[in-house]
Amino acid sequence: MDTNKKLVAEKAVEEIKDGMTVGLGSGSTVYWMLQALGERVKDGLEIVGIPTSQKTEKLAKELGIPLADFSSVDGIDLAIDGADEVDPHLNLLKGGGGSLVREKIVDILAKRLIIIVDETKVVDYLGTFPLPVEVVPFGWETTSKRIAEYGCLPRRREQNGEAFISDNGNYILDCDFESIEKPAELHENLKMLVGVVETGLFINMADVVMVGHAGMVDVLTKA
Ligand SMILES: O=C[C@H](O)[C@H](O)[C@H](O)COP(=O)(O)O
Repeated sequence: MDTNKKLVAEKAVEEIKDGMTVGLGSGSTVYWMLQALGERVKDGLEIVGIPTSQKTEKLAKELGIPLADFSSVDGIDLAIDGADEVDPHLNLLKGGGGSLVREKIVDILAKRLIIIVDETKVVDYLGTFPLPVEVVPFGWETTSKRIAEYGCLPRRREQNGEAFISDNGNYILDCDFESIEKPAELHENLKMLVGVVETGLFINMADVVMVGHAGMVDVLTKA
């Protein structure tokens, strides 16, 4: 399975050119993207990266990928990120690793967003993968009940028997909807709830989705 992740990651890195400011996504597919980008940087490619998580920041530094101070960049030329699910309209469900807020802040600024996935992530409807929603810890039980009114079963994410804490110091609620028929509407409704920081629904953001399968890469673009 990692063969397809590596393949698609390497294909996406071909899109990075000298002088670019590049949004660096998060996750196990992005891990391979960083490895390939690290090699190109060693060979002389001149770029700066904006990481979307502490994990990505750490790995990028280890690989010698120069990072920019986010507050000092004018814009992002290209972002490359993973996803947990992709629908036929290229809407995304993200946040399986808990990095959805920083990812959305960086990805939305990018002039071009390329998503890299293997074929297991391509679905007809989002929602089989529980939707991650980042919430403020204060009053999270109340926020969770209000989210549940939209037809899901939210569970607070745990790690090693404790609440998982995002890079922003918040909780993640994994919300089991089974199938999300109107992702844009659901995202807007959830965002209206006080206590909700962000949802893992990335609507109309991806320009290109590269899908690795059976040793090949399919390139899906917005219709
Ligand atoms: O929070 C994590 C991110 O949204 C990841 O990009 C997403 O979970 C996909 O990760 P992976 O490539 O490991 O499946």
